[in-house]
Amino acid sequence: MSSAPPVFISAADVERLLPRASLLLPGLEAALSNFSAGPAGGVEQPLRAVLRVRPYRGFLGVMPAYSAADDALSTKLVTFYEPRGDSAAPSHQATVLLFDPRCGALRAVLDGAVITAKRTAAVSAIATKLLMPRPAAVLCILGAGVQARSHYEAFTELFDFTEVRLWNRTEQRALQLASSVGGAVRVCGTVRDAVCGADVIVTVTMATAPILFGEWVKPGAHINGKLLTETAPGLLMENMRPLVAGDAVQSVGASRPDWRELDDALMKSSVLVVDSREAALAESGDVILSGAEIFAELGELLKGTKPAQPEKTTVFKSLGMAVEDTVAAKFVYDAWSAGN
Ligand SMILES: NC(=O)C1=CN([C@@H]2O[C@H](COP(=O)(O)OP(=O)(O)OC[C@H]3O[C@@H](n4cnc5c(N)ncnc54)[C@H](OP(=O)(O)O)[C@@H]3O)[C@@H](O)[C@H]2O)C=CC1
Ligand SMILES: O=C([O-])C1=[NH+]CCC1
Repeated sequence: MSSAPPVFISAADVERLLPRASLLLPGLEAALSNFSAGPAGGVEQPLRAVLRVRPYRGFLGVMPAYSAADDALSTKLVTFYEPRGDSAAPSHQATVLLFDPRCGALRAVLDGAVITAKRTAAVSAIATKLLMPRPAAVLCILGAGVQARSHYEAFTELFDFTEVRLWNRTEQRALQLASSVGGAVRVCGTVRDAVCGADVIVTVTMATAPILFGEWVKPGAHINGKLLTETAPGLLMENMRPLVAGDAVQSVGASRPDWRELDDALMKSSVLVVDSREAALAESGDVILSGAEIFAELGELLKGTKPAQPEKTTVFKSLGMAVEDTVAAKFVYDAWSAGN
């Protein structure tokens, strides 16, 4: 085994070697399944350590994982800071260290920002594929930052939505994102307008209190596009509040135990799928504070040990898993090695 020094793979090179999130789908689907298979799946991934940088309202996450199926060992270091008007730095910054699992030697240091953006969108797409209603016409994205862009790119590549809506706290940023993506996007002035009748809703904000409310869904009902078109308009107006939330909600933000994106009503009335039960019960304010029952891990749906139930209103609560970074870093490193 050589003791060659580690290579550095910059953000630009990661972008070049991993141009589309969809390239990660096979590797991520396998890793999610293996993770949810327990020890037999060969994924070693402790709950991430999150260190608080209290004076600056920031956090440092340490995310190690080993995947036997990929024979890949990595750790990501990710900082995420609550928005502050006086800082031009990105809210999330990350580096992935990739090791040779056979001897522990450091092989590569990779910029982690692009990896984080793309692997997160790819995992949301995997969940959406399983959980969205059929047909699904309207995609709604709440947020206009890095993850909003990567989710827009992945979802419009992978699905056939006829309409994309975007809402952001600062409307100007939503307009900027909409005008830069090259496809038709309708910027909405309120969350209510944006989610009304949407089939898939992606929440990608740094909100710490709920922005999406279950009161916008007919109480006790599983409402989806199919039901809407099959229901007489009069009945619809009579029986439900005027708004219909999407059937498949991808909640990507709110990764602290006291942060929220979704309210209790939505959490409790939906079929709740998470990436990791252990992480959701330790880190997700939406899960912990609502007391909502977790139905399944995404890996269990992929393995078929739990049914996906796309006919119901579903929430996929994504917190981000280290093994996703392992898969993505290995993909990028292998592509780099093949070309160098
Ligand atoms: N599950 C996972 O695997 C991962 C999850 N994440 C999470 O995804 C979320 C988005 O990350 P990213 O796109 O990188 O962040 P950005 O900083 O790029 O974007 C943040 C977005 O959140 C909005 N926002 C900030 N505060 C609030 C608030 N109080 N209410 C409503 N909207 C708000 C911002 O709006 P404005 O323009 O008005 O400031 C902006 O649209 C974060 O919560 C992050 O932690 C990130 C990586 C991985
Ligand atoms: O998985 C990840 O990288 C993160 N999840 C929340 C903040 C960063």
